[in-house]
Amino acid sequence: MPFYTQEQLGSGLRRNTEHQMTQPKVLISDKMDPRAAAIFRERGIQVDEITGKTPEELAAIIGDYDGLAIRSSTKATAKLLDQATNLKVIGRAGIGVDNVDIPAATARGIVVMNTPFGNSITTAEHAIALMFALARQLPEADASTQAGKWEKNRFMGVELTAKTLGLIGAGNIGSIVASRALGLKMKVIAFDPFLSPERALELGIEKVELDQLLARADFITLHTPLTDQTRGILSREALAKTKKGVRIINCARGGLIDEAALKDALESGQVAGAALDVFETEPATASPLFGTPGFVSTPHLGASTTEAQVNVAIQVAEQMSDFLLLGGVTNAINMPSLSAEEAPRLKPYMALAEKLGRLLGQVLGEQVRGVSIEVEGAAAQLNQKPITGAVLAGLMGTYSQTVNMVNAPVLAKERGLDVKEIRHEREGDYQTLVRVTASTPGGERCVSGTLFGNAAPRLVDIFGVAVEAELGGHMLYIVNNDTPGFIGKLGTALGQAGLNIATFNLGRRAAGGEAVALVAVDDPVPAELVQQLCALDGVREVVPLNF
Ligand SMILES: NC(=O)c1ccc[n+]([C@@H]2O[C@H](COP(=O)([O-])OP(=O)(O)OC[C@H]3O[C@@H](n4cnc5c(N)ncnc54)[C@H](O)[C@@H]3O)[C@@H](O)[C@H]2O)c1
Ligand SMILES: O=C(O)[C@H](O)COP(=O)(O)O
Repeated sequence: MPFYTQEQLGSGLRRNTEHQMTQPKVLISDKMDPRAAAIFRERGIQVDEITGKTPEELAAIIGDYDGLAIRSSTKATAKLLDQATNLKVIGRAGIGVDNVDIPAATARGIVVMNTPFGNSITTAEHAIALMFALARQLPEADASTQAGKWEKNRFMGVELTAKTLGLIGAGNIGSIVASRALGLKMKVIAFDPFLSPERALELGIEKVELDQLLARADFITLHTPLTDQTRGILSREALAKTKKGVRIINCARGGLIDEAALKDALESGQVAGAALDVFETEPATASPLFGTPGFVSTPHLGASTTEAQVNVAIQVAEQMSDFLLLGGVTNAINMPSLSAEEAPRLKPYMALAEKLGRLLGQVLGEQVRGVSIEVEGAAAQLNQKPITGAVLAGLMGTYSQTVNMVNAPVLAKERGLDVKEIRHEREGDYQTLVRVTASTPGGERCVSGTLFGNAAPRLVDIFGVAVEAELGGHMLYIVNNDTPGFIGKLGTALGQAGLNIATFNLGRRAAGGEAVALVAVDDPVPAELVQQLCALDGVREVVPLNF
């Protein structure tokens, strides 16, 4: 059974639960090593490989699939995702996810995962290869020689040894480039606001500001994602600040360099050479840079080695299968990780958490301004994020059809819901407990639940009244004065309405005080019956519940 059932998620990843239970279906829409499809099949997932489709053609078929495996060609836009009514996961066999509209995917409850390390060595090697290509004008020399020109005096190169390499971005790929460059006896400086001095020391590189890097580097190589902060980081102004005769390599993302300004800088000699693997518009079939002296290009080949493609294909297929079959979440961009080993242990907790959230949502409705989620005892040994996600999905699932574990934290933030997570390592009255406290204008209201036999969720406290109830199906939450004969009257009213009682759980604050009944019934409770029950003597509150 899949981990993210409708019941657990409150309605988000729900749309074709029937179908998912039988055999999930994945579409591979970009060229990928055949091992990806083989893994999906081995794991019992139906897979179609349909590449080279237009956005319209893709939109026409995407509704059939639970998973979409892509590289950088497929554009997972909001428009495409609107048609992806069954989609639960997008797997990027590679690093960059700028071809996926992450907020749109998150809003639709779709997990987006990538494979952050599978192609980093390969891409770093490509950057080094392009650095050599620029230093020795290899592409031009090759073309000239093969044209029979033998222009030995035309191609004077430069050595890399002792030159300064400026890294813009020193994450996974940048650090690998640094280690290779240090091996070539270059001096490596890096601009990366998130690089700690300790990490810089460990890498053997010098952390500098961007202007220092521009002024000092003989070679500049870019290794950042494309973000609002990095877009145009090598702008016309930045290029003007570079050391004259600098050589620039971009194996990261198009858009980091102002391409028109780069062409001018190449022509003026400010930049002696530039090698781009990535372009602002791809496929780049007609760049103004083409033909500019000192310009070298490759068609987004950074990750294109056999080794890297095998790595990312295997990894993405395993990750997506783990998610679709077991609920394991690895390398997700829009959701906390949850290993396939952890997933089964968390499953009953998430069911409990979702039900506690749903209970609060149904009883308190729009009064809830914030929630505090506490885990105690055995529950505190687990990854709390999925438990929090499940509470929020349950809570907001009472008024939203589209909320699920993936988008619940974002939706909660958008709605200004204050969410707190608290962990108590020590056991209290129960060996394991999840307590959810809602803050409302009228004060704090708290419900708690535990697991019987480590698997069966049970409510053990509702608003300070001890009960022991299984939450599920159709139920009634009734608050009444604790008076003799009330239960008989309640049973009679339900019986007269033709509603069969499945379970009956009682609790009270004090003898003769406020009493609580949680009654599970076999069918939905009609609104008229709720009115009728409200009119019974001593009744303070009646809320029909659905789980
Ligand atoms: N050409 C290709 O085929 C190819 C292959 C793989 C990856 N990539 C691209 O390479 C890039 C780097 O990948 P990675 O795996 O090293 O990513 P990463 O997340 O490990 O590293 C990115 C680094 O950029 C830094 N950074 C973020 N904002 C910055 C800013 N404003 N200024 C300077 N540094 C900043 C981060 O701190 C981080 O250290 C990504 O854009 C990825 O998509 C391209
Ligand atoms: O971000 C990446 O992993 C690279 O840009 C590789 O893209 P590709 O899978 O389309 O070659």
